[in-house]
Amino acid sequence: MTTELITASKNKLWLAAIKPPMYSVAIMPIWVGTAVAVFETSTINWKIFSTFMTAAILILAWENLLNDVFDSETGIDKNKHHSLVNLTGNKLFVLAIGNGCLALAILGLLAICWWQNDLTVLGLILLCCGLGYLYQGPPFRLGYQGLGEFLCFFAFGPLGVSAAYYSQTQSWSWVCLLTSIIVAIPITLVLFCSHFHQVEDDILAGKKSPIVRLGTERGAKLLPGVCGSIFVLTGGFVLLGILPIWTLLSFVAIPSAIKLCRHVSQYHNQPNLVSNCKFIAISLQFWSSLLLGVGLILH
Ligand SMILES: C/C(=C\COP(=O)(O)OP(=O)(O)O)CCC[C@H](C)CCC[C@H](C)CCCC(C)C
Ligand SMILES: O=C(O)C1=CC(=O)c2ccccc2C1=O
Repeated sequence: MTTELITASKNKLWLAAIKPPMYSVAIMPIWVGTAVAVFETSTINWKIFSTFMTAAILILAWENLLNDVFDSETGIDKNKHHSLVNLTGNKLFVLAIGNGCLALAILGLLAICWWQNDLTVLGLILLCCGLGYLYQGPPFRLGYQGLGEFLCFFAFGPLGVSAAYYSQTQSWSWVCLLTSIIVAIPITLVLFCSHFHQVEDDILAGKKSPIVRLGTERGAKLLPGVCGSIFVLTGGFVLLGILPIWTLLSFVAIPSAIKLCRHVSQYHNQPNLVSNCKFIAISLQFWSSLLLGVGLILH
């Protein structure tokens, strides 16, 4: 291999390790929670919004860096060339960067609490971080029992979205809670889809992911119902007058949902071909939540 080719493939591995598209799952709960607040109050505190957004991105970086650290301990990532621990060969360094990200995020959240004179936002997000630890950290490793999707749903949905709403309003909202379900489903779908190509490594490492438990075929059959529920709930909430009609803009994500279902249905048992389904799910998550928020603001 030429030096250029080696450098190009190294760069690709680093990009895959850092996972830039994945940060959409941290951004959207804050975006939609804030958009519900704007919908209800017609105001926004930009300082809190930008600080919260930065903290959410740092927390996702922490979660993923820790994931590589903990997965290096169970051996599940031994074939994962884009694990940051495998790339750097230095687990403690990855752990230190991860904890640095968390510390910075906590500082940002503390600033929000200081501005609000109220510790609620920090409490809610620390709870989310706790769920993130339960997912992968010893002795729990609940993701290995197939429970990751439940943790993911609550962290990125009701807890994360409500925290963003609370950071703007210092109050609670049923509309926000209901909307958080529409945010949480596609994010949980991203996690669910990330298991399809990993069945072999997961079984070897004793990880009973939902796809290991269900099998790839049954897993693929669940997707149309789950994808459909995002749009049925949005449409239902509009019909009930809970959400403004503009939130139907999120239906622009329907083609991504169809593409995801078709792709997984066709390739569910071919790891090399199904592996990119996670990115189709991210596109579905990105467009549905982005436009849900836009619709709330345009109301
Ligand atoms: C790290 C996560 C998934 C990676 O799983 P896996 O080990 O299968 O991946 P690799 O194949 O890449 O090794 C996601 C886990 C999500 C977790 C259940 C919940 C995390 C909560 C966040 C820490 C809090 C986010 C709050 C938000 C509003 C910013
Ligand atoms: O690396 C991954 O596969 C994921 C990382 C991540 O942070 C995340 C967060 C929320 C839902 C899914 C995922 C992943 O799949």
